[in-house]
Amino acid sequence: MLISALRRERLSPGAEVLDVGTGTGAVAIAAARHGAAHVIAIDTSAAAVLTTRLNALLSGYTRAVRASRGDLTEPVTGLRFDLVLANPPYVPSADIRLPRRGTARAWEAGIDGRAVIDRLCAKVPALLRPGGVLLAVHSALSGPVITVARLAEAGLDVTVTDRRFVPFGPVMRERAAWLEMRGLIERGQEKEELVVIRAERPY
Ligand SMILES: C[S@@+](CC[C@H](N)C(=O)[O-])C[C@H]1O[C@@H](n2cnc3c(N)ncnc32)[C@H](O)[C@@H]1O
Repeated sequence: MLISALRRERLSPGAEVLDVGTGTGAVAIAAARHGAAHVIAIDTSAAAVLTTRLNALLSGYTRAVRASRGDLTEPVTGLRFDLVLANPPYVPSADIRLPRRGTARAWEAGIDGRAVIDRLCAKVPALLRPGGVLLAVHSALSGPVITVARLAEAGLDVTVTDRRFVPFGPVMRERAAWLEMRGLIERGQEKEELVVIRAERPY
């Protein structure tokens, strides 16, 4: 979904792209294929950084894609980008603390599923050049309305560009039931939907 949204963006020659929470590097490599001059791919997991480097090598994009280990946008403080891509962890957790290691870092996102998304909303606006765009994907269960409001408050022009029905897997189904039991969401609000949010810094 994020890759389809990325392909709709017109990248100028020399475009600088950031992929936050790169995982396997698939989105970062797609950005390089789409014409980005440079893509910085960040992940908190050392295994993800190594995987991204390997995948960039196998795809022939070692020059364009640079993978770094770090917390969100911390390795690129002070830089500016034409496009920032993010598919952050967004699964509501039973535990307020985020896992510090292991694969669960890819999905666990605090009680309301917003622990990582909220930090991204606070950091990303300052990284966008005028005309620069953030494309972020997350579950409808994790408050896309709040994401839209936070990014708009930061002065960005925000739209929801895509909504797609994506059936819950076992973890998401269990967490939606947990939220409903505690009255944190209404019955029927547990939409099995992913949304893509596009936020542009005006010139
Ligand atoms: C849902 S996965 C997305 C992977 C990939 N971008 C994709 O779309 O397939 C989220 C990724 O964010 C990473 N991550 C989680 N917390 C992070 C943080 N604080 N800083 C950087 N990366 C983080 C995880 O290690 C994981 O690789």
